Amino acid sequence: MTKWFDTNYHFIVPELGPSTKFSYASHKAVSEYKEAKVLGIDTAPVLIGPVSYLLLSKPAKGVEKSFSLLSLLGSILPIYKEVVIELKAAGASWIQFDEPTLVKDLDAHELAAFASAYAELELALSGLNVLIETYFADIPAESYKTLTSLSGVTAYGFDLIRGAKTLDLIRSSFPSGKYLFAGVVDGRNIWADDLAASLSTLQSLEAVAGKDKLVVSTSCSLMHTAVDLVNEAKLDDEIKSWLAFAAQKVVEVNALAKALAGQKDEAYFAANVAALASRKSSPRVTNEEVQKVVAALKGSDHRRATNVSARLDAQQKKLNLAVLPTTTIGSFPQTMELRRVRREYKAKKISEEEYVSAIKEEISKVVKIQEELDIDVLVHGEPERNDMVEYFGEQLSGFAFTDNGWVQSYGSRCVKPPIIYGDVGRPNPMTVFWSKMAQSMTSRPMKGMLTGPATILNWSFVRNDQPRFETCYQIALAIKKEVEDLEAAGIQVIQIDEAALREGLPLRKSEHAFYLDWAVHSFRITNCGVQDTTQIHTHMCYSNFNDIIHSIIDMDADVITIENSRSDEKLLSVFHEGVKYGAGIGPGVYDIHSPRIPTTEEIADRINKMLAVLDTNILWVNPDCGLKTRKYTEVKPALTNMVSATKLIRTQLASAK
Ligand SMILES: Nc1nc2c(c(=O)[nH]1)N[C@@H](CNc1ccc(C(=O)N[C@@H](CCC(=O)N[C@@H](CCC(=O)N[C@@H](CCC(=O)O)C(=O)O)C(=O)O)C(=O)O)cc1)CN2
Ligand code: MET
Ligand SMILES: [Zn+2]
Repeated sequence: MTKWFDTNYHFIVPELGPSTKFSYASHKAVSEYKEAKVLGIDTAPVLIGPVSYLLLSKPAKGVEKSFSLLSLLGSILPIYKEVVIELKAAGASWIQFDEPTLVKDLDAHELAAFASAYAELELALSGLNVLIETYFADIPAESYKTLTSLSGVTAYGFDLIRGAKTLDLIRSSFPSGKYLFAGVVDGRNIWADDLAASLSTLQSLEAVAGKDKLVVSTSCSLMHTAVDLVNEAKLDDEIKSWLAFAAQKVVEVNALAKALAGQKDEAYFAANVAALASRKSSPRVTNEEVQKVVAALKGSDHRRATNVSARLDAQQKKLNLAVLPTTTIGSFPQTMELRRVRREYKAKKISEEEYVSAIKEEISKVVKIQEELDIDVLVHGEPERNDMVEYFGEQLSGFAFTDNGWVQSYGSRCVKPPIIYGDVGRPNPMTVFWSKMAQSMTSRPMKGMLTGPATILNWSFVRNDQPRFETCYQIALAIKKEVEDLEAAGIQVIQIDEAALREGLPLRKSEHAFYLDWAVHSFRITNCGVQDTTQIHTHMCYSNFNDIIHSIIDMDADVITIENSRSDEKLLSVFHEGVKYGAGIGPGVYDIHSPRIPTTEEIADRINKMLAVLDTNILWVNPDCGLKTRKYTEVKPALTNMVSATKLIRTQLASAK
């Protein structure tokens, strides 16, 4: 499972090899087309394009290094032909191929695959209108040239929100007689569109593509945004007037198309102008104090005064941890009972007192389990949190949150991203009460548990009226206050999760350095002020890190726990290559996304593999990620085996001395 580009949506990565045989297995695209048609709706079926499909796959385990995914093009295209022919027979007149990999940095060989793939499909596609859709970023000039010269294709779609430079490419040349799908309404966000601005963009594009060939569209699929504003009872009317969820975006698209056709709904456009003006001038958006502090950050670096190895020494004197310390990532299973308690408290069906006592009981249960398991650095289990981002959003100012703004993350797992509409402040401590309570229940170190600025940013709907880095710095300052309060409350180990740092990475390499600079800087801002003896942990999931390892080192955390077990220890290869890593590191020893319980032997084997490339004194033992989606019947035996494996290795290490 991996992230779909820079969204919070996940897909299962196909694993392919030279002997992979494709066959037409699922007729879902056709049956759904027919289902809609019976209801009187003629849809444009959407398929992932063949080249993106292959480029987003990976070579299966054990496949030779020389294997090229694109070598399978010839064997997958016949299946595409079958699907297309069946769709045509069912009555489809349009078909859409999503080829979002076209916004990445592709080489000539990859670009050539697009040309040959669509040439090969041309005959099957004849008689259909064929749209190739790209999204999420600017399309490079070379790729634009390839795309707009494809045979058999009648329409091209572009994300004009994230693709400002694409707009220039379109204006400088667009093939005549082709449709232009102009993605002017943001599909990745919840803000009402600036309709006047979009209309003027569209009018200028009419001159390029021709009046009858311009199609108004959203910038991408609407699956990454919330569904319908109508379901929001608690959001106040002022903020609501600034927003458009998927259902409202469709209305915007329609209104723009009508306006282009000379049927402008003046009242609707006027209401939009008023809403934008209210958003711009509302005092709720501005927090001058925060702006001042952020302005003062400019140009300065923020680093802890002492280097990491000296800090680790100071921390070890205080914490006195065993070699290969064991810990978990933060959350423990979110039971039905816990969800019920949170729900009833939110609905004011139970009192604050009852709520606090229920959560306290849960924390004490989690602490006891960890002590019995003999884990070294404990967590409180996060029972008070609906989600690691939403929980903080609910307590920070400048944030609004929805009742029903669910967005799919994977399978049936969903998130409700908070909405950042204004300058971010932290009016009150957010976690200190619970962390202090948890620490009071044990003599072992209890980790304070926070979500880092880049992750809060990347998993929220972010205001689009200032640069993202500005908002990130504001969040960093809020988290900094929390870190300092936790430290003052006697918490000695503080974990600041940056689960989504990697996935916020821009899709184009030329933009990586700038993003990493401000995202990593934001992280350092949160903890640069703590004492040497306070141990700062961070955690990341999805271990595609080898290319950003230097940025990870530059975060300067004392300990990082990082997903590792689902990628065949790919993470460790960077250390094989000799990257010097001096901070503590806990590459996950088992996959928490699966109900499978790892054995002691396999965990011990993993730890040994890690010891082959990492120093004994910096290695930590922990699962890949938080345990909230698992059951206690899975978590207890898995952690039992994790601790046994650690003890086994400790004995080996002691006798080897
Ligand atoms: N934001 C975010 N992104 C992330 C992750 C993450 O943890 N957070 N993890 C990675 C994997 N993605 C994940 C995304 C979601 C969940 C997850 O467990 N989501 C929960 C919902 C979380 C939540 O907000 N729960 C609330 C409220 C749930 C709710 O409203 N439930 C309804 C009905 C269902 C019920 O009763 O249980 C109700 O109460 O009326 C709570 O428990 O307090 C779920 O789908 O079940 C896990 C992993 C990557 N991206
Ligand atoms: C998606 S990263 C999760 C980190 C969080 N502390 C947890 O354990 O759930
Ligand atoms: Zn994680």
